[in-house]
Amino acid sequence: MASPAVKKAISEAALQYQKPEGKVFEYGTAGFRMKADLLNTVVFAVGLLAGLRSKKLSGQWIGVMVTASHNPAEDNGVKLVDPMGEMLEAEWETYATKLANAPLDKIADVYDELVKEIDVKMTNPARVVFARDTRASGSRLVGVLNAALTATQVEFIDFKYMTTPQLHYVVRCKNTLGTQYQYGEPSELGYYQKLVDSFKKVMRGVKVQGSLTVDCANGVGGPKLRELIKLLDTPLDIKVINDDVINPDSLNFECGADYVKTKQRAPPSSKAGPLDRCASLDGDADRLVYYFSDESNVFRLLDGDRIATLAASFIGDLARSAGIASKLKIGVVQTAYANGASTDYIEKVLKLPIICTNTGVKHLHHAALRFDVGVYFEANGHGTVTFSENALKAIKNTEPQSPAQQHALECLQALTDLINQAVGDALSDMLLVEAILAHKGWTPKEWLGTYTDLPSRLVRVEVNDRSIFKAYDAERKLESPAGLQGKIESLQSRYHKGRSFARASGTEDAVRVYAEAASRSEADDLATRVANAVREAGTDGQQA
Ligand SMILES: CC(=O)N[C@H]1[C@@H](OP(=O)(O)O)O[C@H](CO)[C@@H](O)[C@@H]1O
Ligand SMILES: [Mg+2]
Repeated sequence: MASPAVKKAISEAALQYQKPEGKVFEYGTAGFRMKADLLNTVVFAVGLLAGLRSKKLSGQWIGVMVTASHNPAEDNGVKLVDPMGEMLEAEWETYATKLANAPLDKIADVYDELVKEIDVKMTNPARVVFARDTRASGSRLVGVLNAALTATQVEFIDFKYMTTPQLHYVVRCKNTLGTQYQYGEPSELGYYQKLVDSFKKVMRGVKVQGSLTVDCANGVGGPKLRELIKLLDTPLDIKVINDDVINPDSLNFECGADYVKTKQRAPPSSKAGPLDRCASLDGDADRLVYYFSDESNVFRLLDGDRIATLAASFIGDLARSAGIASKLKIGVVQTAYANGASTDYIEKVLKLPIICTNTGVKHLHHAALRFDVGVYFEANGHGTVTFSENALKAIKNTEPQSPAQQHALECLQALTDLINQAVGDALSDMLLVEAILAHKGWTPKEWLGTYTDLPSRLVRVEVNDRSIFKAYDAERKLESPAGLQGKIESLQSRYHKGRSFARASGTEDAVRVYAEAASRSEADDLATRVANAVREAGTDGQQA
C-alpha cells in the first residue's frame, strides 16, 4: 500500500495540471505520442509508473524517454525503458494506460490500486533515469516528470539531451554495473567510447572509400554525431547536414529518415553528387536509411531491409571464416512491410530462416532473441542485431587454427560491442554499415545490386474508427471488417507479384495500406484500389 504521505504528495502535485477533456490515452507501439500540449498529465502518470516498475524489480533502474521521434516538431511523447534496455513489458502497457486515463482527483487512489494489483513492495528503492530529444516542449515535460518522481520519492538522474538509443544504453549499463555482464560505462562518453573502440577493431586492415553525408533530421542525433566524430580518429569522412537544433520548427522538416523513406527522395537540402553515400537519421536517432543518386541521377534507397540483408550476409560469412557457422543459428526478423524481394533474397540466396512479426520493434526484438544471431530491421530503418549467450561464448571460446580464423573471430567479437544489443541505434548501425561496406570493398551501387526491390507504395487512409480493422497472421491479413480481406486478395491476384495488406496504425489515427507489384504502375494501382476498399469498409457503418 502507498503511504498516506505519498498519496497526498501525488494528489497535490497532480493538481498543478489539467487533463485534456474527452481525450482517451493509450500506450501504443511507441509509448504515448501526441500534440505536446496534451501531454502533461500523461507524463505525470508515466513518472508514477516508472517508480512502481523500478520498485517491482527490486530497485533496478528504469528509463523514461521524452521524444516523438519522426513526428512533427509540435508533437511529443513518452516511453518507458526496461532494465536491460528493452521496451516496457507488454503487461505494464495496460497499467500505463490505466494511470494515464485516471481523473486527476483520483490518481492517487488509482496509483494505490495498482500498487495492490501488481503487488509492489513499497519499501523497495526506486530508481529512474530520463532524457529527452530537442523538442521545445521537452523541458516542460521533464519538469512534470520531475514532479511525479519527487512526489513518490524516487531517486533519479536527468541525462538532459540524449538519443533514444543512448538512454537505452545507459539503462542497461546502470543495471549491469559491476557484474560479469557489464554493458559499458553508464554515461554518454562511455557510449561513444564503446562505439569508437569496437569500430576501430572491426576496421582493422580495411579502409572506408569516399565520404558519407549524414542528414540528422535537425534532431538530437546531430550534436551527438558531432561528439562521436570528435572521438573517432579513424579515417571516416562524415559530412553532417541538417543538424540545426536551434530553430525548433526545423525538426524532421523536409529531412530525416522518415521523410526519405516515405517520399522516396533525398532531402531537398542535400548537395551530395551522383554515387555519393548518404544516410538519414530520424528525430531521436533510432532509425537509419542510406541512399544515393545513380549515374542517371535517379534516387536509390537502401532501407532497413537492405541493412538487414547486408548485416546478415556479412555476419554469416564471418561465422563461416571463424569456423563457428554450425554452432550459430542466424536468422532474420521482418514485418509485413519488408519488400518481397528482400524476403526472397534472404530465403533463396542467403538461405537464412525468417520470422515475420507484428509492426513495432518490441515484437521484432523479442523474435530475434530466438536466434543465436538475430538480425531485425523494420523497412523504415529501425533495427539491430542480437547475439545470444551461446553466440557470445562460441565467439569468445573458439581457439583459432589460422590467422584468417583469428581475424574473423576478433571481428565478430568487436561487432558484438559495436552493435547496440538493447535497441535499434542509428549511430551504431551507421558504423556497422560503414564497416561492412569497407570490408566488402563496396560502394552503395554494389550494395543495391544484391537484389532488385519490387516497386511499393504506402498509403494512409483516414477512417471513422480504425479499431474495427483487426489484423492477424503478423498483420498480413484482416479478420474484420467482414469481407474486406477477400476483396484485398482478389485485387492483389490481378497483379504480377502483387501483394497488399491493410492494418490500423498504432501511432496515428489512420489505416495504412501497403502494396507492391512487379511494376511501379501496378504497385500504385493496387495501393489505390485497396485504399478505396478500406475507405469504403471504414465508412460503411456510418452510412447504414
Ligand atoms: C509502416 C511503419 O513505418 N510503421 C511505423 C509506425 O507504426 P504504425 O503502427 O504503423 O503507426 O511507427 C512505429 C513507431 O515508430 C514504427 O515501429 C513502425 O514501423
Ligand atoms: Mg525514432
